Amino acid sequence: MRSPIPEYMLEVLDDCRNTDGGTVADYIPELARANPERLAVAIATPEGALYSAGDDEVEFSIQSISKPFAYALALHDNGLEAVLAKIGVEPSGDAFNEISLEDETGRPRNPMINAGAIATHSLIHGGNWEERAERFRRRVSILADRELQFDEAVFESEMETAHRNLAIGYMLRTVGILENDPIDIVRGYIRQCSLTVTTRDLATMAATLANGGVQPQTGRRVFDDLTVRQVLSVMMTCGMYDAAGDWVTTVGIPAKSGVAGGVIGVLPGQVGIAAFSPRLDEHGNSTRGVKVFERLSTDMGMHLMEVPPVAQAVLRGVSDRDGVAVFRLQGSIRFSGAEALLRAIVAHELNDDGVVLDLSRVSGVSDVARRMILEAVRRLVLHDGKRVMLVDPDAMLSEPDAGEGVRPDVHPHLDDAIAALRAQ
Ligand SMILES: NC(=O)CC[C@H](N)C(=O)O
Repeated sequence: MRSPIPEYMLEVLDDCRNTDGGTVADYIPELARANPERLAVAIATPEGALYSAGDDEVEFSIQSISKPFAYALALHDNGLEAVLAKIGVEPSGDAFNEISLEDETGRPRNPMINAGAIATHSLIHGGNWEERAERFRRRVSILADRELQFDEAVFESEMETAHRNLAIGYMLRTVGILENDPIDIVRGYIRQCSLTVTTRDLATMAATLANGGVQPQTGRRVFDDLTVRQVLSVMMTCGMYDAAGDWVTTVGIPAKSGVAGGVIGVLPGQVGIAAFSPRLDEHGNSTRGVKVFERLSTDMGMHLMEVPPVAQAVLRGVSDRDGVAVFRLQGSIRFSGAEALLRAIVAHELNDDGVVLDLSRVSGVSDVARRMILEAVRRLVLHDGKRVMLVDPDAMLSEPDAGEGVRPDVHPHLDDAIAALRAQ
């Protein structure tokens, strides 16, 4: 069978090609030369699959899409507290190149606007602009699983017209957010923005964020969970600048755009998506890129605020097997799933003195769910005098210790657990 996904993606591109409006960025002379008709989309999964269509191998500069990755690297290099001391996390509602700082703290409002991104760049470890940019290039190349290069022409070109970013740099130096030469830091930031990527690279990088910081194809951990959570949070609230509210309501996933026409989106746990089309709207976001995302979000039900009820799906069934109450669970158990289990146990007439919790179809148990399940075991044993066994072939509740000496036996199969209970 041929996968229908590539055809679907071509269809999405064809639909979005008619969206007119917008112009290529021209404040960086080299970007003004881009072909405005280029259009591409790519989708990458945490399992390592990658689908793409259109001009998916055309290279362009990453521009502001570098910001979330530079922020991740700054967090990695300095820790959250040190980064928060210099850069806020409040959406500004301002344009990306606004010359502004928070009133009370004097920090740039967030790492997605230029002021915050220039401060972020200064926090990447390295002795000068070249070393910081190189450290960034190497790290992002691991995410893309390919050696990425800087576009020298784009870099030189932006440096020639960098007056506004230099103004931002000097402002940050005046208030002490930058501690070193602002020209050196702005130069490094602009070099970071000139890194060359394809739409496929961007989807792969986005998939690493969707996968909690582990590169899907190589299995290599690049950023830790909390770093990724922080990055995705600021992408969600600030990634699309002054269009952030519009984006969150219509598309509903963390995203970041760049003035060369790229856009990435991350649906945590599910996919990384990238689109590319150089024409920009008044916010500096790709006009057709935004359309592609709107279409994908609707078709694929990607909006993060649209989540199917998870609790019912976790409890597969409750039954009585020859005097043993069996609670069968499945899927990924988090708070609501564990709560559904507790409620089922409470409601069940536990006449039998044997209870089995069957986790053989469970794929994951969050911390809070683990604590809730073990507390149920403890109460069943100590308060209600029941004998409890677990069926947990994949050790989802590895080394279950319910406290006060209660350690339920674990069996690989339901039949074994029932037989063991009856033998007692
Ligand atoms: N929105 C963007 O992509 C802006 C990046 C660009 N290098 C700038 O600083 O102006």
